[in-house]
Amino acid sequence: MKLALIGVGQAGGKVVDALIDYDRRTRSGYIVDAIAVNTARADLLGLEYVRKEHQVLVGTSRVKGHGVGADNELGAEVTAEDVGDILSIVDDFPVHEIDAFLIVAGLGGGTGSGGAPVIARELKHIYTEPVYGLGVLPARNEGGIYTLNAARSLQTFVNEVDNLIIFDNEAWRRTGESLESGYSEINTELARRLGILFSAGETDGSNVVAESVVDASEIINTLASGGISTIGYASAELDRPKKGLLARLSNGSGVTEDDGESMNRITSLVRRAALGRLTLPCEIAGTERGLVVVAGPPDVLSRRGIERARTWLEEETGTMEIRGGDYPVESNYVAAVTLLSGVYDVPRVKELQAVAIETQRDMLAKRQSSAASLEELVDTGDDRLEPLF
Ligand SMILES: Nc1nc2c(ncn2[C@@H]2O[C@H](COP(=O)(O)OP(=O)(O)OP(=O)(O)O)[C@@H](O)[C@H]2O)c(=O)[nH]1
Repeated sequence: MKLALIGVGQAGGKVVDALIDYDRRTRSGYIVDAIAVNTARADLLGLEYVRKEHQVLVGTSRVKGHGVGADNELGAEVTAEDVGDILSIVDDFPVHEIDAFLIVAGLGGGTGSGGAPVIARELKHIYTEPVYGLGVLPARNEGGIYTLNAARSLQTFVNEVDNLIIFDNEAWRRTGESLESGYSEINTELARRLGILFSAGETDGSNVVAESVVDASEIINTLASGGISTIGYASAELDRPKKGLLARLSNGSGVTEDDGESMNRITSLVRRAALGRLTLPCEIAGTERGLVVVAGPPDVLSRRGIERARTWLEEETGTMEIRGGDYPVESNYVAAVTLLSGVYDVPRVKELQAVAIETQRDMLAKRQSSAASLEELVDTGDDRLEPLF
């Protein structure tokens, strides 16, 4: 599936950079082109793979290239004022090659959290291709304003896009380590999951063809549930020589692996992917649609294994809408990616909302401490925070 990427804010730009890096290293070829948008000049300077001509500094007349300092209303305003600069770059993209847009942003800051929904709205207005979001949630220790921004942006962003894939920094933060030092590892993990998912079905010119192809329409149909999505991943190394004809034809002993072994490996990988660490932890029983992609050397991609894993996921999630396919690649690993779309039993989202409401209450109380009681303030206060689901 071919995507055009738009990274908004610092996290958005860095994640897009990591996605392009993965796409190039693995020659996946699912990214058609990319744009990075920011209010801070310094953040754009740090990007390696997004072309300079596709780096857009918005809001210069208001914030002079210094960022919006976690003010996401300002982030939304300045992006809306300069959105023409972004759209004119998209206008030059080969849109006939693009299956969908993916807008990437950290939802806790100001630029990405405010700007991403604005760009999504404009793209949906102009183009018929689906517009997806990839939103990064802040870790718990990032503070109240980040949580408040994320809760508000989540609600706005999810309404503007066709589906919002979520990555929760909290679930991926290593205890005792600062979040910043882990970003590169986190972004690589994200790039691997999205890379396998979106490049399945894209041919690299080799003559290896998938038995059951995961084409763009399978992914689009899965994401058509709307709402929010989460992605699981698991891999296993194969016990065989790394290169050469023998590696492709056999398990290293000169004997082709039997289907039972491949089948068991695949079912166990799909279980680990769906029940292990998801980009957004959730109860998988609350899922509307799903997709399983199994990547690896063609001789171990057991069709029966994928079918059995798909049936297992249908039982676990309680939905009959689970699609599945294989992705043949030259590798010494077999990997499973599970996309769970339209998940609705997500404790982190509920928690985020509760903390945001509390933060908002504190802010109102501080601002209007001489006014009536706190109860009255909350009753008459900001009404943008309604329950998400
Ligand atoms: N996963 C991941 N998260 C990041 C990365 N960089 C920042 N974040 C997170 O993204 C959130 C928003 O931060 P930024 O993207 O820096 O904010 P911004 O959109 O540029 O907005 P302002 O700096 O306020 O103008 C925070 O919760 C960070 O933890 C990154 O490289 N990877």
